[in-house]
Amino acid sequence: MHHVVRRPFLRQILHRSYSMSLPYATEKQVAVAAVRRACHLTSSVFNKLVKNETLTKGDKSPVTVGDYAAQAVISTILHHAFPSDFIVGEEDAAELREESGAGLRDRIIALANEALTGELGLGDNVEWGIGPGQEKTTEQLLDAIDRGNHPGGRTGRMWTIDPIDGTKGFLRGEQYAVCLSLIVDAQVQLGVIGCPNLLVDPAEPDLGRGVIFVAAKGHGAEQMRLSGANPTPLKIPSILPSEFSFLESVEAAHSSHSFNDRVSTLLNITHSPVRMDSQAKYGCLARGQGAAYLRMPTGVGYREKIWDHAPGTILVEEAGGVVTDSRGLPLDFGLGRTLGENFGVIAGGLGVHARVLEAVQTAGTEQEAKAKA
Ligand SMILES: Nc1ncnc2c1ncn2[C@@H]1O[C@H](COP(=O)(O)OS(=O)(=O)O)[C@@H](OP(=O)(O)O)[C@H]1O
Ligand SMILES: [Mg+2]
Ligand SMILES: [Mg+2]
Ligand SMILES: [Mg+2]
Repeated sequence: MHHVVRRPFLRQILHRSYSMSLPYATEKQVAVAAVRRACHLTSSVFNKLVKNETLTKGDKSPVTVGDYAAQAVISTILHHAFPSDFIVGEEDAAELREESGAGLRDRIIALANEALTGELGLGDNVEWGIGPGQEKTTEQLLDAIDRGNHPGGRTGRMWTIDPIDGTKGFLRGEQYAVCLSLIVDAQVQLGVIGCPNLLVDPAEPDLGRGVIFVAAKGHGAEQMRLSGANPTPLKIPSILPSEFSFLESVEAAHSSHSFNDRVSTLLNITHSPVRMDSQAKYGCLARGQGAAYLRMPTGVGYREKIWDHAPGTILVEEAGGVVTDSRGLPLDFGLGRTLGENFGVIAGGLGVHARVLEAVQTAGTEQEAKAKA
């Protein structure tokens, strides 16, 4: 079940030159280059990962050297290319600046510099602070991580960075994503999601793993290989797939599995949900795998972070789908670092989304009635 449209070679070239006229053409090239380098970094960290090198953060999620180093790399590249842009990044370097963080810090600096100084690839430009000889100092890289401290808000240009989304999936060797978006005046203009462990085409496993999803406002969604090769446009089929299954979080603490069960029953869905970590879910949805992504709050008062949804939202919308909360309202990326009060997330193709939203509201009303009884 795949819906990746194949383009003949000539149209691939036309497509590429057409994309140069995008309003954010340079931003797109820089973002793809940054995500690609971060993906190589995280893959190599996983391959060398020694379990006792992981820290535990206040929110109990494991933070690895990969998170810090990948944010340092992406932030450094963005700062070179767009020095006045703000960054809303998940990580900060406070722990690394402490005496006890020295061992971890050295490892992170080495990894970040290795990623920054790698040979130039397709579309790369030395002016973005990358390529041989472009080492940074420890201070520069810690500052790069800390530049992700912007509070977000309604106006201005800001990037969101989630250096490793789906940290738990990453540690399990399953799905995770390197996620970057550009938000201008609270509207997502660009989204890039790198998925090093995702099959290029689920129907052709021999093609291997490693995909970058890219979407630009008004210019569609595409997937390409990690190298940047084979850009292929994505479109969510408008008809309901015969095998309707939900995409949902692996971690039951992140979204309510039981609520999704109830919604499935209301919609007569018989297939079990596909559980997958990270914004790879949005990517899969955009290429026609799975019918809808449903993420309802677990009732603990958690606020969703903008870096966990901005790239995925534009990807699904540009592939022809719809993303709203359970009230049917668009996600608001202008409220700060979070999406504000948690009304969940529903993403799906045009017709599917409306049906899921209706069932979600029915299940929500039932839940409230039960709570009152
Ligand atoms: N309580 C709660 N509720 C909702 N969401 C939460 C919660 N706690 C964490 N997070 C965020 O979930 C991000 C992981 O994405 P997923 O939930 O899609 O992946 S997973 O399947 O659960 O691993 C994860 O992103 P990363 O920290 O980048 O991995 C978190 O930002
Ligand atoms: Mg996290
Ligand atoms: Mg995340
Ligand atoms: Mg993360």
